[in-house]
Amino acid sequence: MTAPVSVHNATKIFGAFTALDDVSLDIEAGEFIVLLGPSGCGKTTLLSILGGFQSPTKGRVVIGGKDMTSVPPAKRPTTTMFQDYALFPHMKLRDNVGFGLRMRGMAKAERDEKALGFLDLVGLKTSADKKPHELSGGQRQRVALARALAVDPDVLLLDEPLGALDLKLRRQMQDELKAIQKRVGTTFVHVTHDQEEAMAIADRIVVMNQGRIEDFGPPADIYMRPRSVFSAGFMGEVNFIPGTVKHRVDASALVDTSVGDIALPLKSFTVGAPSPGQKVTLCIRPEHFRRAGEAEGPVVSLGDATITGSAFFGTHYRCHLKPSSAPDLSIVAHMPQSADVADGQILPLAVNLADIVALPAQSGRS
Ligand SMILES: Nc1ncnc2c1ncn2[C@@H]1O[C@H](COP(=O)(O)OP(=O)(O)OP(=O)(O)O)[C@@H](O)[C@H]1O
Repeated sequence: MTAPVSVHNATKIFGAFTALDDVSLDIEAGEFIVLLGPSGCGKTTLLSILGGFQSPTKGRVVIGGKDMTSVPPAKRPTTTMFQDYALFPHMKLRDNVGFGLRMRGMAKAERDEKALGFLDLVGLKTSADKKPHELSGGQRQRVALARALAVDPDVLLLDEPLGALDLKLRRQMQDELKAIQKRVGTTFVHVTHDQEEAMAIADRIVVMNQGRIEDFGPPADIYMRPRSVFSAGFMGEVNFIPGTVKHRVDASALVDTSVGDIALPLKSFTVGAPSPGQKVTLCIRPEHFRRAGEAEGPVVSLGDATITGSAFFGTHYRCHLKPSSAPDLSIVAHMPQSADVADGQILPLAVNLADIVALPAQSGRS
């Protein structure tokens, strides 16, 4: 089963501290949603409010079209899978997975068949008679997932479920989690502070900061067209160039920056139309810089820049550069494996206009 989820103006206050600040969110049935943000931004508080473990101070939670704001966890169509997913050590896997069904009074033969089906889903059917201590960390995690899905929730809430796994296993489990979610079609809401994990698994990512939603959309949209300075900086490396809007001409706006005036199309401004005098922050990803002359399409020249350091990353060099016109600005740019990136080398830097995003300078809170 699966269900849509809506949060309407949820606020959570602990004493004098606002952990969630007027959060609204609409999740479609069957979506894989990731709540992403730094420690303390309110991800777990929001998940707990969805699961019924905490009540919002203000606001409402609607699941499957029904108001669940005051409904206790056991009566909600949700299951929560915590990072510490403690399996019962003395029980075989089939009994661990069938435990929730037993609690609901399902007869042994039926629950055993269902448990085996879910063990099959996570690739562990042949281990049904093993006990948790005979499994690897990743396998135990898969049993916990099978156990959570066996009770057939409409919405599965996952609180950093991969947090305890080492990096390699974590990446592997991300792929598996995504594949299993697509197979079962249950709405998943998954908490992480790992940006790569969010990009690997989410249909849509909710970027949170200081109790508020900064951005919400598919991974590529958030990466390519962030809606706040915080979101741009949290979703991978980015260069920020401060500027001031001089004036608008037809479908573009002229922005005064330390690397020269840049005429940006209005669609580069992801949050509303720019106005003269407005302070903006231009965001450019390191992989979007080019050597002038090598860029295609409408291009902005940023003048010469001197390489002050570089490191080889297999697919590219990651270089630090200082523009001649703005020695106080430090730029990180990726250059191809074939590039000459010796320290002191001068590069004529350029960037495609389409790869610049302009945001109101005050939109980010760090
Ligand atoms: N019961 C509580 N009493 C007081 N403050 C709380 C309580 N629960 C959470 N907080 C505070 O609310 C803020 C948000 O906490 P929350 O656990 O939602 O953050 P998070 O984004 O999940 O962080 P992490 O990634 O570290 O788990 C934190 O500053 C936390 O200290």
